[in-house]
Amino acid sequence: MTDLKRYPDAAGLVSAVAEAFVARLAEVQAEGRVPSVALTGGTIADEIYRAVAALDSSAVDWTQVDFWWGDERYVAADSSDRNDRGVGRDLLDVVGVDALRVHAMPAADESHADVHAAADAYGEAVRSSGGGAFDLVLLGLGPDGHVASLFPDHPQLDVDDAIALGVTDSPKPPPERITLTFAALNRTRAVWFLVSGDGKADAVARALADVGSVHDTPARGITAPDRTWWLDEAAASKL
Ligand SMILES: O=C(O)[C@H](O)[C@@H](O)[C@H](O)[C@H](O)COP(=O)(O)O
Repeated sequence: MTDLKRYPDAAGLVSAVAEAFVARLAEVQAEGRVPSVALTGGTIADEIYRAVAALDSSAVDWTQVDFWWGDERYVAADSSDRNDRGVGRDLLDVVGVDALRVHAMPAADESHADVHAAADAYGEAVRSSGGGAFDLVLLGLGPDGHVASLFPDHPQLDVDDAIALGVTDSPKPPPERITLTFAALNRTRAVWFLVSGDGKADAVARALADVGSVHDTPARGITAPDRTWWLDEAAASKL
């Protein structure tokens, strides 16, 4: 099922996603489970994290949520370039999560030999956590149609026997990244695309078209059955 939700502007999109995020976590906890979420970086995602922190989220036990990442920039742990930096500061530290449930991707100043070894270690962490099925995967979308750090015409698009992979030539800086694969991202109960602005309108239209290739528009490789596109009117303007 593909669900399209459209909002007049980015502010409307941000507050709707923030409320839905809190509701989804509370719903999974009400089923007696610990929700497992894969977070994304990106401008609109960071705004959403701040909006979640500003909400009354007392319906959620934040110590009982597992946080993973769909991708990360392979830079030093304290670099402001990291995807986990903003969400850590603006949401996780504010609501009081359990540090043992925050599964950040490795940083470049840790002990791994290189980005590929670091990606393997993260894949192993996902696997050993119980198989890596998420309740919710959040994804930004690049103007080129990338999701996570799965970029057009890159070899990672064709790998389905790994959970996480290293990227050494990302067209979006910084060049070194770790990304979950389509196989891992698609093992989720739900995926939410968070997309704002007219710079993304072409990519949204290509991702949702009846025809096209995953190599041109990697978002097409997200085939998890329950997909929601959260769009502002600018991002939806070419649909
Ligand atoms: O590491 C990253 O850069 C992100 O994880 C990337 O996949 C991002 O989500 C999109 O590029 C959208 O980013 P913006 O919302 O900032 O355009």
